[in-house]
Amino acid sequence: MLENISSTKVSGGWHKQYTHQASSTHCTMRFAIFLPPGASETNKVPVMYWLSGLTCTDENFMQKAGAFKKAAELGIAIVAPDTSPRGDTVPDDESYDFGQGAGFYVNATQAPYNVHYNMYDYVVTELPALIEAHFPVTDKKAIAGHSMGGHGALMIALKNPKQFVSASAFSPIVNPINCPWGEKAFSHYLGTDKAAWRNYDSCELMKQASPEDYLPLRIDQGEADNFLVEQLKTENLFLVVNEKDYPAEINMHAGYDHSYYFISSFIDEHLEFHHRHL
Ligand SMILES: CC(=O)Oc1ccc2c(C)cc(=O)oc2c1
Repeated sequence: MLENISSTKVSGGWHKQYTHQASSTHCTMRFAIFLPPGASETNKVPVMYWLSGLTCTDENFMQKAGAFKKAAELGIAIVAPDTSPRGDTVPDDESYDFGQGAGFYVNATQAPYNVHYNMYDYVVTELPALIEAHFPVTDKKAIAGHSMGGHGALMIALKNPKQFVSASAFSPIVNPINCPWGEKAFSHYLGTDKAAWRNYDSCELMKQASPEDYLPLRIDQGEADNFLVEQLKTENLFLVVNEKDYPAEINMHAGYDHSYYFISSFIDEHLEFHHRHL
């Protein structure tokens, strides 16, 4: 059962927030949706799913990205889920890069995380089914995200190339099995067997992709991003893209950092990229 908790008119459309009891994460989840002007049962619109990064909720992108005007113009709905299960019964951690706010979009296999931390199933299956049942949207979907959410968007698109028409990412963690954020989260959520980690790693998934499963990707990365070298490792994906001749555009930007100032500078281009495929 969906509970509407806010409705705000913006750019001629509507920004709304909802909570619902999720069966994949066994807790109350919150998401936000932007519906462009004119979206109705007789004029259904495609959806861009947005996955946010560490510490974020459904609110960061909606409040800071400045995406509504372009999404309204192009007739694209945007759905932004939370970044993890939440609540008093959900295991947490004091650090910013693990636990609540840091679900890494995987299905955890390790206790105590495996009850609630099933963000992969939530984003790939449960949320789209809910959105398509309750809102005036088509089943055409693109997926995008930032940092941990960029990892989520690329990884989910590479694993589900028929479900999404295109994927894009700002400052994504492209090779989580080889960076401190990913190693920490994956060892707790997935255990010590690194074979399980590879199933959620964009570089590894792209290496295994067949040309018939290729989908258009766009990545934007700031060169002044403090996390680029140690955590994001864009270069590792660039090597696989070239090796596989994968249709991925990787744009490096002098001077930009890891923040929403960067995202807001290029979000219109990402929406136009998805619009060409939706
Ligand atoms: C709103 C905002 O600034 O979000 C934000 C800040 C930092 C990070 C980092 C360091 C990693 C990440 O995955 O997401 C993220 C999001």
